[in-house]
Amino acid sequence: MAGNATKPRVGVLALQGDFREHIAVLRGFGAEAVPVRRASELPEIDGLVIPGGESSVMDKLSRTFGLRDPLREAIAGGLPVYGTCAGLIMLSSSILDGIEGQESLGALDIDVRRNAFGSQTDSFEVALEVAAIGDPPLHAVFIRAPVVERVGPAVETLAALEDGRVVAVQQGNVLGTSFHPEMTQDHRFHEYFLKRVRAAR
Ligand SMILES: NC(=O)CC[C@H](N)C(=O)O
Repeated sequence: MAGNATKPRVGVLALQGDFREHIAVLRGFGAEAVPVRRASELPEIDGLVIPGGESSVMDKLSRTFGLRDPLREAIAGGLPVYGTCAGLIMLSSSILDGIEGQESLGALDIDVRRNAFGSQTDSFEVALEVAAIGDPPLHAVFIRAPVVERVGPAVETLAALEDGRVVAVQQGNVLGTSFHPEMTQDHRFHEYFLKRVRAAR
């Protein structure tokens, strides 16, 4: 256990992207939320959020900062992780339409297509049914979002758009969403993640 008995300590990967918004949401639920930029900080956290941003830049920075392999090891060791948008791409096992040489962490057995809605549909919002979260439907904001094009046998689909495209998944303690709950007032996905963090401690 890294945090104290009542407050889980949750890191937010702070190499790039909207990590500040995630920190604010997690603090709102009473977690101790801290930015993570170094491998030495990983043993000190009970869970990790990988934010939205630009996955190719995040990937490069994670390698430059010597974080890529320690991140893979921490997740393989059971660290609960939640990735939103670029964070979902980071967690995937295979990236479609990645930039030359772009790598991922392989924590979710899924193939993800970057910028899957094309330049015509840069961003949109929908009310999304998520059984794991319950009623009412979740207000989901998509920004240059990826979709999950292959879901491995150990991966549970948590949400799909009306046309069937998968936008939220879970594999054990690893969660990923194509959309950005930290940009709305509906933070039930963070709450769901924090429950897993508390259960894993
Ligand atoms: N909002 C986002 O995180 C966008 C993700 C971005 N299109 C990427 O490829 O990483």
